[in-house]
Amino acid sequence: MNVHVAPLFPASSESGPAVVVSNLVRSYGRRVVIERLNLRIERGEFVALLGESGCGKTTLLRALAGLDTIQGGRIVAPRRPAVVFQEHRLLPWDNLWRNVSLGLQASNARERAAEALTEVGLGDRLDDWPRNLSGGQAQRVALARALVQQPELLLLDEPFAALDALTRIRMHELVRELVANHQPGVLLVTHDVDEAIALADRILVIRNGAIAFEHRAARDGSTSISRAELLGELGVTSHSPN
Ligand SMILES: Nc1ncnc2c1ncn2[C@@H]1O[C@H](COP(=O)(O)OP(=O)(O)OP(=O)(O)O)[C@@H](O)[C@H]1O
Repeated sequence: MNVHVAPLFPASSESGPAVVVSNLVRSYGRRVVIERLNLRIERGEFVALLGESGCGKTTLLRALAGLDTIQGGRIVAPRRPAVVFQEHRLLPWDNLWRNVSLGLQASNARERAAEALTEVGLGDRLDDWPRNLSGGQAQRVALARALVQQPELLLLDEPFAALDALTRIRMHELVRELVANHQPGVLLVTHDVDEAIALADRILVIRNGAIAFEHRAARDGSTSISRAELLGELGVTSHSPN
């Protein structure tokens, strides 16, 4: 069974779901990893997904991306999601604008790649090569490659995990800005509770194949969940004051 991309809601709509998942089942042989999972992400909504190692976060993300078959349930998305992985996955033999516009069937591909690269702060590097980029810059290009598709759903699989702390903070600012400007629904898989608290409108924890905990940030952008509370949900006892 594959992801069902159905035109149930118009792709150009300003609001409405970026994806609706019902009763999703994903197993490897007899091992059920995702068990009747339900999830809805609105356009413009930033959702962070946490859970202990091996709980099925990447499995869920890959199913949403249409990269894997599923054994049950439905995934309805208005358009094909864009994905950014922990590794940039840029093609070393293509320059940056070609990497970004890969898969774009448009006569103005270079122009659109230029716009996307400018948005991530690399507008002067169109003809440069992946090998000349730092880790943070390469992830910026990966973000540009995702955004140029104008996705309704942006899937981020630990995209900042391999970056140093300062670069990670800069990337958080950039992603927040890009999401505010383009309003895709976002699902961010992360191990970093601080990252989840800093970025997400909604934080989910997966346990035993389903969503076991959900926290919505307050509308004014503040959050009522503490680091310790969230770590507690992940089964970690924290001794830090907050
Ligand atoms: N191709 C596969 N074949 C068999 N089992 C798999 C396969 N991919 C993942 N699994 C199993 O499915 C479970 C969930 O894996 P998944 O990678 O989704 O976890 P995760 O929550 O993303 O983990 P981590 O946080 O360590 O990245 C694990 O037990 C894993 O061993």
